[in-house]
Amino acid sequence: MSLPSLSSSHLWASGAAILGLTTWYISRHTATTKAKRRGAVLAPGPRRVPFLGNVFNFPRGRWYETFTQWAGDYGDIIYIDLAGVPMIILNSLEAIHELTDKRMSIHSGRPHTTFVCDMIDCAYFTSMIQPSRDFTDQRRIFQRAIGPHTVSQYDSFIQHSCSQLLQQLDGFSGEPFNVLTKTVGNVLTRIAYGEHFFQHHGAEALQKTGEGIELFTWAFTKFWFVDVIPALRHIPAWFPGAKFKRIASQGKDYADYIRYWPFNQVKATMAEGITDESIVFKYLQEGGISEDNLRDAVATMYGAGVDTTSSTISNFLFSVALYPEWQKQIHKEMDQVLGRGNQATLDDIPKLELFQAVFKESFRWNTAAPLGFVLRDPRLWGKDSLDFNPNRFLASHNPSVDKLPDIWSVPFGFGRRICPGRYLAQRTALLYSAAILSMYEVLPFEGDILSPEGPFEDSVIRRLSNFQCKFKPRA
Ligand code: HEM
Repeated sequence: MSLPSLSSSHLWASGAAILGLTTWYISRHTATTKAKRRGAVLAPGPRRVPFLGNVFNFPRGRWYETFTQWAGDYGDIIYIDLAGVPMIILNSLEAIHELTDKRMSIHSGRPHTTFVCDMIDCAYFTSMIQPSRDFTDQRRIFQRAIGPHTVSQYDSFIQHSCSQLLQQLDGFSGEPFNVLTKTVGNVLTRIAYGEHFFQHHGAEALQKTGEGIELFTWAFTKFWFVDVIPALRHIPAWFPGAKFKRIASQGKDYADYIRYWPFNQVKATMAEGITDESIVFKYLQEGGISEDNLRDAVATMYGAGVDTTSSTISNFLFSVALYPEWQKQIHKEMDQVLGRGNQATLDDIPKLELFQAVFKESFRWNTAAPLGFVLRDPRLWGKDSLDFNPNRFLASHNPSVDKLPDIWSVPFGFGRRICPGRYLAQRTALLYSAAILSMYEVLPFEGDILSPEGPFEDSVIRRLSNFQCKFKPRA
């Protein structure tokens, strides 16, 4: 018996039907259509194309410039749909406080994507987890371990790592970002898992965690078709066009490694009776908190803390290399307050008023987390908000300095999701930056002309790409 053969017109008709059904399915399941079906009134925003939303008109770099232009066109609350991932851009501090502080119970969720959250399985990170008991528990762990009342217990780790950083920078010329990420990564690993873990497994753990975070960050910023049709996750990995399955499986290996391996090593060490100083050690020993949430909160620290803190310091070095007259003034202040040749310590920072003003301005001007327009809003910072002007943070030049938004809060986000690592980040970034300038002159390469636009890269974080400089000892 022979099978009835399909004519080409039948094939075309079936193809068209499948395409039509897929198109219908996608159009019913985008974030925008689902929100509209539930009766939501969406904020205005730039024109969206079917299925892909704002993929084509979303800025690839220098976000704040486009957001500023959109603020003029659409107002302070803007709706964006990036191929199914909904996003709200808030362009004024009032709108931000209204939504994230006053209505925090409905505005503290995180976008859930099939590729990153389900397939790579990254949803356990504190930064990705949805509001829930586990989320609250993880936030409490951060508050207890590195909150304002406990963070100073890690000062010796930070000071020690700072001295090592200064040694590495002696005679160094090149891109400081990589040296900084290594130092910040070392210090966060020691704080999280302890010296014993760091000495025995630090190099391997840092290497694998760094690779994993790089893959997640890349995956997070790409468009994945499976996020629009989640059922695609079930096609086999050998299927043509299923490369995403292999990437997801590699990502999942990293996500599992970061989540379980270092934590289990510390537990094994404790079982052998070895004592150490670390967050995991301390809270496992004290008990009374969920072991799973302790594990997941601590696993988030490297990914959330390394690139952000290193970028903050590298952006500061860029600012003082770009504006040598400010650098000279900081050096003068340090010579007077510390005495030339003495390395700045955490206790010295409150005495270095001018250094603090330059650091704050650099943090405002090029903050590591791309927060849109708010850090350059002339309504908050004055008419020269786009310029680099540390005088705005000096009471001697700005009588309204007290009216400025809190620079130790705004760049760290808002409401229930405000960065729980901000106290540690502030101490680390201030100390490293002050200590570097107390010992070195930061110079651009001969012939290199730096420009305020800098070679910035905007992704999940805003960072300098390929900023090179020299560190000339001052003593
Ligand atoms: C200068 C360095 C840093 C900057 C600029 C920064 C900035 C931010 C921002 C803007 C957010 C998002 C807040 C929001 O969604 O509203 C965030 C979240 C977070 N940060 Fe940081 N951060 C820094 C360093 C750190 C460090 C050192 C750690 C940990 C040791 C850390 C841990 C976290 C965590 C766990 C979250 C997720 C919080 C949540 O979703 O509830 N950050 N950070």
